[in-house]
Amino acid sequence: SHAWDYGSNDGPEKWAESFPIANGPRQSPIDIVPTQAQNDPSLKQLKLKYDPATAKGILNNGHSFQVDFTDDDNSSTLAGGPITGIYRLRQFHFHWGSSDDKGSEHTIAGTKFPCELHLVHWNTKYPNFGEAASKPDGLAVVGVFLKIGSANPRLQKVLDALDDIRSKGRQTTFTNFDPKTLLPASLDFWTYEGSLTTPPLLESVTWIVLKDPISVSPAQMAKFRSLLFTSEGEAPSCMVDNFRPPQPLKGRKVRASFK
Ligand SMILES: CN[C@@H]1CN(c2cccc(OC)c2)S(=O)(=O)c2sc(S(N)(=O)=O)cc21
Ligand SMILES: [Zn+2]
Repeated sequence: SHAWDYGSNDGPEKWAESFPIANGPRQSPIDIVPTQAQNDPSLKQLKLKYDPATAKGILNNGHSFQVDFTDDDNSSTLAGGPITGIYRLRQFHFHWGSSDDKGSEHTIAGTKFPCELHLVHWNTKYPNFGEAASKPDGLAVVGVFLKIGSANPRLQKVLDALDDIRSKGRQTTFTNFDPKTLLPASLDFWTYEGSLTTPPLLESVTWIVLKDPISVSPAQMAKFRSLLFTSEGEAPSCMVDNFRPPQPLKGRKVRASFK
């Protein structure tokens, strides 16, 4: 099977062996260079409508942890911004480092953040997530940087659930949570056409990366790093550095929603 990880043997430098699209024309993440982004006044405002009741569970999938949402109706959706139509929220997850000087997938003019949040949405013009994930306009992921500062109370409910999903395959119920509370005050964003940042690396993602970060404290970062890549009974391996490095732009334009 296509086992992959972030280690030295099956890590990002090796993914192309099982997933040749790793060297494709629209891979993610990328380094965003603000001075080279083009302001596009035609970009609409982002419209995020999330119903806390759609939060379902929280799972350690062995690469990150994700909070899953019921996506059988349009209760939690994304519209506007660079996308046309309505995309449904499927899950959110994070990428982080072993220390505060790295961890994000996107970088801003080479600057790495300690953590990055991804909210994954799929285009309702397709019948389901799996179908959408293979289409060039199938997915839209909102990326939010986390910056070291004061403790972020909005993160606490998620972090408190991590004790129950320490090892790979563990999951627990996670309800009544509004992911909108994890967003910064400003919804200014950069956008470009890219891919999943993990295998299968499908080139189906419209990326919407928010300019402003939210805060996270060092103690809260330690909670992320308390998770394990490994299942119970295996030699424990700390879940850290689960980020793919920036990929070649290959002529793509990054647009900005702001001046
Ligand atoms: C492990 N990969 C994550 C889970 N997913 C997944 C699982 C199975 C199949 C599949 O493609 C058909 C995708 S996902 O689509 O929810 C995403 S999006 C994403 S990121 N970092 O680009 O935002 C990582 C993952
Ligand atoms: Zn991600």
